[in-house]
Amino acid sequence: MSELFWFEKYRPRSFDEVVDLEEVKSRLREFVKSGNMPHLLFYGPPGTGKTTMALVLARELYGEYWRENTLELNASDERGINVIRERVKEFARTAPVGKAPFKLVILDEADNMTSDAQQALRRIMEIYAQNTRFILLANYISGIIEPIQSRVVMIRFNPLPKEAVISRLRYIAENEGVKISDDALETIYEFTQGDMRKAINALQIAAATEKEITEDVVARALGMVSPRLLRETLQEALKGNFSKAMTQIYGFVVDGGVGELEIIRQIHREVLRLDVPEYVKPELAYIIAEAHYATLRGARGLTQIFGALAKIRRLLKQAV
Ligand SMILES: Nc1ncnc2c1ncn2[C@@H]1O[C@H](COP(=O)(O)OP(=O)(O)OP(=O)(O)O)[C@@H](O)[C@H]1O
Repeated sequence: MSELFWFEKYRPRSFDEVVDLEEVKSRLREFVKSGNMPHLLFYGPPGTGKTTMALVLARELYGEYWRENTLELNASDERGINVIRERVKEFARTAPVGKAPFKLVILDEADNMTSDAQQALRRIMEIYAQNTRFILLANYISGIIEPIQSRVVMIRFNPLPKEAVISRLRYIAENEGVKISDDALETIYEFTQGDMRKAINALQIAAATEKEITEDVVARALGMVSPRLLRETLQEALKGNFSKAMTQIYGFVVDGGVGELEIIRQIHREVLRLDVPEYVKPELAYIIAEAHYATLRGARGLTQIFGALAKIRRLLKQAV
């Protein structure tokens, strides 16, 4: 069932399959080599390889017995810390199978636990430290209480770099018999910003509509304007061809079904890439932030976009 989703089908099963994360890999390889490790905390934004690395570590530690030796729990399970305690107790009762001297508990969303639950978790970690090691997964380190932070080795995960995401997407596309252009790959990266789960999902969604994926196919599948078209429109507006730019933007929203907030987000990205003096960039960002905020608060998005473009043009004319 889970294989329906490409991000599951292509979840790496060994260190070699994991792209980027060289430093993390080498630290974890050391643990495997020495046959021992501390409790770990993997933290960072979604889709950056935390769960994947925990599962790869389990496979590398235990080989074919990794399932028997690994307990996966979700901390946001509403049944709470008592269920976690019971399940860890039951799991830790039996000796590990295979060569590693401990079993592995992977606890997802640890930062969603209350402080009291985390205090209890800390005690559970201590009680069973003899034959278990915990890997806690979290998005925000600030959500983890200090007494836990000081008892684990913390490993930070960052949004994955463009080359890494694109090379993985290329590999998956090739395997699935899908043709994808370089522009389309760039667009997926722009849209997903280093979240590999989102990127693979975007590829799968685009591939469901066409077997040859271009930038336009991706943009349509993701509910965004093709970055190329948006750049052209922006240039028209900056040249003063306002009615043309407005008609195009109107078309993106009304015919293309792209949300106004998404268009503002894209304009933001493009505007900051313009070849303009550095000192005007904060002002540009401010103009767009205002339009974004007003739209969020219920003002008409199109009006906000047109107004922002007019202000940007005026500002740039003064600056040059
Ligand atoms: N470094 C990587 N190399 C190859 N694939 C990766 C990598 N990181 C993530 N992926 C892919 O992205 C998917 C999501 O990654 P993963 O589940 O590890 O994210 P996560 O950091 O645990 O996210 P969350 O915080 O949402 O739980 C994986 O199934 C895998 O296909």
